[in-house]
Amino acid sequence: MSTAPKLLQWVGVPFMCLVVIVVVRTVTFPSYQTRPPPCNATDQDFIPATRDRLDRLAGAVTFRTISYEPGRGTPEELLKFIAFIGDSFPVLHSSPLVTREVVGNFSLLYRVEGSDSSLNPGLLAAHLDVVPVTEEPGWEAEPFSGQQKDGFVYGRGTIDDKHNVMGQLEALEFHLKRGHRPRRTLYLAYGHDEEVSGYYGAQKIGELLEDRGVKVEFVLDEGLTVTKGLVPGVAKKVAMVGVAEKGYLTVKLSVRMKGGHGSMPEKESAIGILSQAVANLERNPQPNLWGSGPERDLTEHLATEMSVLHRVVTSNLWLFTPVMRWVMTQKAGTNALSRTTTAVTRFNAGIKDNVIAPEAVATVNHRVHPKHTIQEVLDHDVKVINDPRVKVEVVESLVPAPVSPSGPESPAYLAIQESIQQIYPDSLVAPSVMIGNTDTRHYWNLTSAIYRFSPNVMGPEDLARFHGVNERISIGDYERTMNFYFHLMLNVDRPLVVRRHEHDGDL
Ligand SMILES: CCCCCCCC/C=C\CCCCCCCC(=O)NCC(=O)O
Ligand SMILES: [Zn+2]
Ligand SMILES: [Zn+2]
Repeated sequence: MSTAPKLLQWVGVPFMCLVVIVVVRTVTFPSYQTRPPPCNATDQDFIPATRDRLDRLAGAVTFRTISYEPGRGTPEELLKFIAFIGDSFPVLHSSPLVTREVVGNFSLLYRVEGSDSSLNPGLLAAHLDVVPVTEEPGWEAEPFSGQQKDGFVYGRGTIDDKHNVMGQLEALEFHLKRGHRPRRTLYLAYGHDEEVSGYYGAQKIGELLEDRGVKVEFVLDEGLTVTKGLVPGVAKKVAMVGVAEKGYLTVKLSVRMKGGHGSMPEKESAIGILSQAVANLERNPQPNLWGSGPERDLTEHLATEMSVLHRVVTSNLWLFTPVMRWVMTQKAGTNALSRTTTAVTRFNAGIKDNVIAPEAVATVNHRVHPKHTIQEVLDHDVKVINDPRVKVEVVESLVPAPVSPSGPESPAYLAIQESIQQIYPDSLVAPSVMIGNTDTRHYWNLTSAIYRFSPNVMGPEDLARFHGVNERISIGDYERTMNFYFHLMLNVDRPLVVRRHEHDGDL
């Protein structure tokens, strides 16, 4: 036999073995998707998005409860919003089962007394504040109008996070109106400065509960959403429940040079040097860590639901992790799951057209991958900036959150999953990593079961609405938000024990 066919024979055998392994693994990969549980809800168990409920959400949006910096917000607007909440839900505010405390002057902590003290309380969180509106044009309705247009309610807070505040309160009001007395005590915790780290709101609530020795069964806060068209290879809707949360690192970059007259510049300026540093950071992203952390679970939970090619890849991550790493970094949403992200959020220098700026300052906001350390992120920054004239200082940091349990061993996760399936029977549910940050950082000591999920739908074109232009929620999504919380309140209102032992695999 000549050398060429022999070589082919030797290469061919291992290759064929590889193909067989890949095929076998693809067809035998376990399904993590479970059939939605039967829902016995009747017409009376449904909260319709009536005019008054929509007007209450729209009303909530009209309060300009903006957080600018830690300790610098909009106290008068917060007080008006709090009064509006009091007036909007008369049944819950007069119920003997409900107590309300104002914490840190503007945050709200409700306690709904359950009848069975053997059940640990649950905690639903959301926040009262919003981010400011930038100069960016393109709003189709005034950002604080709450205008209802073409089946949507527009405005700041409609998806971050007043829909969750109002949706939870509507659900509780509905329950209490029907004379429902919960068995499990429920806390509702609404911080007033989540958008600037929650130091004066949720942190104070967390400390207060800890001082009282409160331990909760679970925390559910805002988070990832039901997504459509965001997971490569999956046609169905995917509800992502954040079982982990990225860390946070804000870095200040500054350069000081000689200032002077605009007519006699030196070869380099503070602005030029800082621009180069920022460009280096953007050109050299932090390492791609996809697959090394809890984000891997999302893909594995969805593998059996993917189109053939994607299914082959995701069922064989032992071989195709490099392929996945490439795929995941092609879009901003999936890239955020794959690495520590780098966003240059501020850039300031100069005071006048003909004066050379002696100082240039930039802010870089990182969201830290669960398998990355703050120090590693900083080291990478310094290495790629590669210029000792650029001073690098840490402004604020938070390590990635501990990973909460998901799946059959976690009854609270299952109750959330079940509630999602009751509202979105056609959607898949999977654990994932929250790519933004939430008030849950202040509740780490209350429980190890912390989840981040918002029950509205996001498509690729919607992601830019978070903190961006044309923030809005569809009326259908707001209705589903209220009903998700209504079902969740029922689903957690019983002992939370492990109810399923294996994946059904038969969706
Ligand atoms: C495999 C597909 C991955 C796509 C991932 C995108 C999922 C999109 C769903 C929700 C995104 C939520 C991010 C918004 C964070 C909101 C919370 C917030 O603003 N906190 C303050 C902060 O982070 O600064
Ligand atoms: Zn938020
Ligand atoms: Zn936000």
